[in-house]
Amino acid sequence: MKDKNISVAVIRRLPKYHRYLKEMLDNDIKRISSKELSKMIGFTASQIRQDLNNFGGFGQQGYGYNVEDLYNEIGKILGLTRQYNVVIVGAGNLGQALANYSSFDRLGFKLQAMFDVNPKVIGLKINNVEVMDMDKFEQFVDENNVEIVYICTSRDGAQEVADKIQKTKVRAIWNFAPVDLKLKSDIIVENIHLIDNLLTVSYFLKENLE
Ligand SMILES: NC(=O)c1ccc[n+]([C@@H]2O[C@H](COP(=O)([O-])OP(=O)(O)OC[C@H]3O[C@@H](n4cnc5c(N)ncnc54)[C@H](O)[C@@H]3O)[C@@H](O)[C@H]2O)c1
Repeated sequence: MKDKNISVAVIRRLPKYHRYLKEMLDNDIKRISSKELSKMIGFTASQIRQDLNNFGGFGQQGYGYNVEDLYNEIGKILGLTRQYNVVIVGAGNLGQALANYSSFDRLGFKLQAMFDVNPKVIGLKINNVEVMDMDKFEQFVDENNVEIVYICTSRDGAQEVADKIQKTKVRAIWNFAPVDLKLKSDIIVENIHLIDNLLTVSYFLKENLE
C-alpha cells in the first residue's frame, strides 16, 4: 500500500470516512457513488476521489464504491487490523469516563489498566479495569506491551507522566491535559484540548450574536 507520503490533512479526513462507512454498513448500504458520499460527508466529490486515489482508488467507473471494501481498506490504512494495548493515567472524572466508553474497545483499543497517585482511587475497578498505583506504571506497561497511554491527569501531573512514559517502550500518547508535553521526537502525541475547541465555538457564536 502506498500510504507513505500522504498528507496529514488527508489522514485527518479518513476517520470521518470510516465513521460514515460504518453507518452505511449498519444500514445495509452496499455501494455508494462519490457524489452520494459527498452529500453525506460534506466533502466535494472531487475531494473524495482525490483522497481515495492516494491509496489506490477503490472505486470503479459507473459503479462507485463497494462500502464494505472501502470500510475495510480505510480501516487497514488507519491501522485498525490489529489490537492496541492501552492504559489510562489519571483515574478521575475524565479517565473514568473514557474507561467506561465502549467504542474504543470495539475498535481494538484494549484497556489493560488505569493508574493514579491518589490512594482514594487506587484499587477501584472501573468497567472491570483496576486502578493501580503509579509506582507500578513502568514495569506494567513494558511487561504488558502497552503501546498507547491516555493522559487524563491534572495539568500539573501530565509532564511527570510523560517523563515516565519516555523511560518505557510506549509508542504513543493521547493527551487530554491542557499542556504541551515536552517529548522525544519518536513518541507520537495527539492532544485533545477541549477548551481550545470550546473557545472556537465561542468565537463563532460571538460573531453570530454581534
Ligand atoms: N473532565 C472533563 O470534562 C475535562 C474536560 C476537558 C479537559 N479535561 C482535562 O483532563 C484532565 C483530567 O480532568 P478530570 O476532570 O478527570 O480531573 P480529576 O481531578 O477528576 O482527575 C485527575 C486525576 O489525575 C490524578 N493524577 C494527578 N497527577 C498524577 C500523576 N502525576 N500521576 C498519576 N495520576 C495523577 C489525580 O489523582 C486524579 O485522580 C485535566 O487535565 C483536565 O484539564 C477534563
